Amino acid sequence: MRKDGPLIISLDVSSKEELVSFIQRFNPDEKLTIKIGMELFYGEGPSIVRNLLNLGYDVFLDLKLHDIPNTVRKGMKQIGKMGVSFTTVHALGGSEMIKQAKQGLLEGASEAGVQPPKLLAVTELTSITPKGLAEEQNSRLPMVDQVVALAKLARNSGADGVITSPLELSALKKEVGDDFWYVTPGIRPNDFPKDDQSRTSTPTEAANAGSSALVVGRPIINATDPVTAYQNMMEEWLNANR
Ligand SMILES: O=C(O)c1cc(=O)[nH]c(=O)n1[C@@H]1O[C@H](COP(=O)(O)O)[C@@H](O)[C@H]1O
Repeated sequence: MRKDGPLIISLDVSSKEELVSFIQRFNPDEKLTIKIGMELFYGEGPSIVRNLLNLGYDVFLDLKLHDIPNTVRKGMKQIGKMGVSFTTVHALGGSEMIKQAKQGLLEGASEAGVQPPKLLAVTELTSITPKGLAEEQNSRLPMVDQVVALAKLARNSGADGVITSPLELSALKKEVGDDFWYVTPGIRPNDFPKDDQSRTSTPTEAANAGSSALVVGRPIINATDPVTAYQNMMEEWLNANR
């Protein structure tokens, strides 16, 4: 079963004011899924997440935990209480860390009486090049095999899905299975610069390759008209031949 998820807006801005001025551009009936990352969370604290949830937005809280299992479990317990839809760890933290992350989310959600977020494990960041993987991480594996190995580890440890570039999706689907979330950042329309991303795809390519959900930041938030940029990408995402 494929997962048909949202086009997630990565709202990588530094203040509540910027966030408010961004979301006010959209029709309030538009059901946006918003990713809050380190910049906004460290700057504004958990109230930014609570405010968005109270306004009816779906929230993806992306803090990419990577620590010893006990520390991650306790951090995830707090995140599990919040009522967000997705959250992240680094798969490189290992199987026990991922298991404890999931456990913490379930405990927190049950204590607060909310749905637990889906736990997504970041495989290899989309900014990492094959050369960087070999030379800086000393991996003997080609990128695609490394991503597949980390995704298998994540799946066997209880994660609900992975974050990966769309370029590895066909191998992942074959080797890790279809009933798993494949959430893909590194999305770039043809006319948009890659910035610090390395393994990129257009929304159509990502949809055709079998992404479950797209994560898009700068191509929307830095656009002259973010609403049109979002709508154009949504159209590509929904109309792709998948
Ligand atoms: O976990 C993520 O969301 C993530 C993983 C990854 O491998 N690559 C990646 O770009 N991201 C996030 O996805 C967003 C991409 O932003 P843009 O490059 O501006 O579209 C950023 O918020 C990143 O933190």
